[in-house]
Amino acid sequence: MIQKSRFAPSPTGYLHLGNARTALFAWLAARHDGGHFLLRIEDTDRERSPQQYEDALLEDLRWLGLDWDEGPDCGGDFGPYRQMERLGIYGELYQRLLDAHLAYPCYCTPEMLAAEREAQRAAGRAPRYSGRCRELDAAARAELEALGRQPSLRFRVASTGRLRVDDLIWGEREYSLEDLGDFVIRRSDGSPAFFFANAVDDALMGVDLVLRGEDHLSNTPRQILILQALGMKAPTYGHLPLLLGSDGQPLSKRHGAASLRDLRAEGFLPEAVRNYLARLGHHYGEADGRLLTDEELRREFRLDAIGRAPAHFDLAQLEHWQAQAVQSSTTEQLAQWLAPVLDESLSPAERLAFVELIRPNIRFPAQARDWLQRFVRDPEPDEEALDVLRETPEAFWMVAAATFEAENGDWKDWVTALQEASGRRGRALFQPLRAALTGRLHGPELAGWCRLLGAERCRQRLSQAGRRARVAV
Ligand SMILES: Nc1ncnc2c1ncn2[C@@H]1O[C@H](COP(=O)(O)OP(=O)(O)OP(=O)(O)O)[C@@H](O)[C@H]1O
Repeated sequence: MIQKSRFAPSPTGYLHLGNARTALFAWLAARHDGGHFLLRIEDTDRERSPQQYEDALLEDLRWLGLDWDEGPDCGGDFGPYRQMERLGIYGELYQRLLDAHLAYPCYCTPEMLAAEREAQRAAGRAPRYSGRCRELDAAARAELEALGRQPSLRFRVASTGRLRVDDLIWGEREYSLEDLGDFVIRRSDGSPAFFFANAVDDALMGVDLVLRGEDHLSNTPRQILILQALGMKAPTYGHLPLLLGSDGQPLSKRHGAASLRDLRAEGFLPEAVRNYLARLGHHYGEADGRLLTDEELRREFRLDAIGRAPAHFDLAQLEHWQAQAVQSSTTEQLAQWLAPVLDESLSPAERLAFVELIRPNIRFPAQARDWLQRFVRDPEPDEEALDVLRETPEAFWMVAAATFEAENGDWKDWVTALQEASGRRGRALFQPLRAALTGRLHGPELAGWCRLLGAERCRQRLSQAGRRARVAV
């Protein structure tokens, strides 16, 4: 049973689908078991963490349908939930490690470290910290500080031994401690390093499941060593395969991956995005083929159904779920989603009827806008429709107008009468009508379109088609 899982993003850009998938899985895992979900902001990269990104992050997660029991906006028993507000907590822990000789100040400059790594690489060895500052005595430290060197703090890793790490997705892995080398837990500017703040915060906040991207897999042994040194309980870790873009590279904020808010601006529905993401590397078994409700996504989510293969972003799949989401929305939900593009000229009742009418023909608001324009104004026929209109003789339009009047614009009666009078049926009958009434050859159901359009506008469009035929002759 999962008690608490979390999402811990850095507010360094807008959330992309990779981040969102990781957040969603962590949320589904918690909610599947009725557990808590927390949101922690890892803002230790001060220069890249303006407030605007934190605000956007919360808004985007909410839009996706996630909620949290603890977080920077709602507080909680284990706060604060922004890491830069937790420096006092980290300070005490650093001191404990220093007192226990499990950490030491390191005065090496970035240039010295780079040269060290280069030499190791040239000698065919894996780069790791040489341990130069490991055994400095007080006098040596004072000398370096007198030179103005600001030390970082390094965690002391035993030079022999092995560490076994169990991962929910990757199984058990073993690491040689010697290969890890001593690593930085506080940067020379005083800010906490990711390894440290991330690990201790999970433990202090009572997180028992950490689901995160595979990019953090190699961080886990270091984080477990820190927790062991502090006598803290390590959570269960699971590293999700990364979501890759069309270039085969992992989506990343730094590389400007399409953001959740871009998709939202295009009109993607959160249900569609949720259904798409929830299936990236996770199987829902028999229910895989249909759009699942929020409740079903949670109920059917299984940690052991997460695969190891990297997932590739596939727009066609996302659009497939979008179409499904549009089909299963209620009329009111659709009307609300389309509100920004629906014209003021439609009454509230017409709006509902109109969205129902165009539902099978739209996946995005831009398509609804196009149908609305074809509805409220005389539609400009597209190429295909124009061809059909050019090929249809004026006589047909005269009969169409006459039968329309005779049958009082009643769709069924009109079509029957027109069939008889013109000798046309099927496509030969409906294509010109569709072209005249909508300006396209494919689209919403014509009977409903005509009913909503009203007799007067139908009449105008038929006579406009007749005029066009006359000019074409
Ligand atoms: N392409 C991806 N696919 C799946 N998960 C990802 C991907 N990129 C990042 N994540 C995960 O999203 C979570 C939040 O990560 P973070 O905020 O550091 O984002 P990021 O995209 O890696 O940002 P940056 O580009 O600034 O490093 C982490 O668990 C991380 O592993």
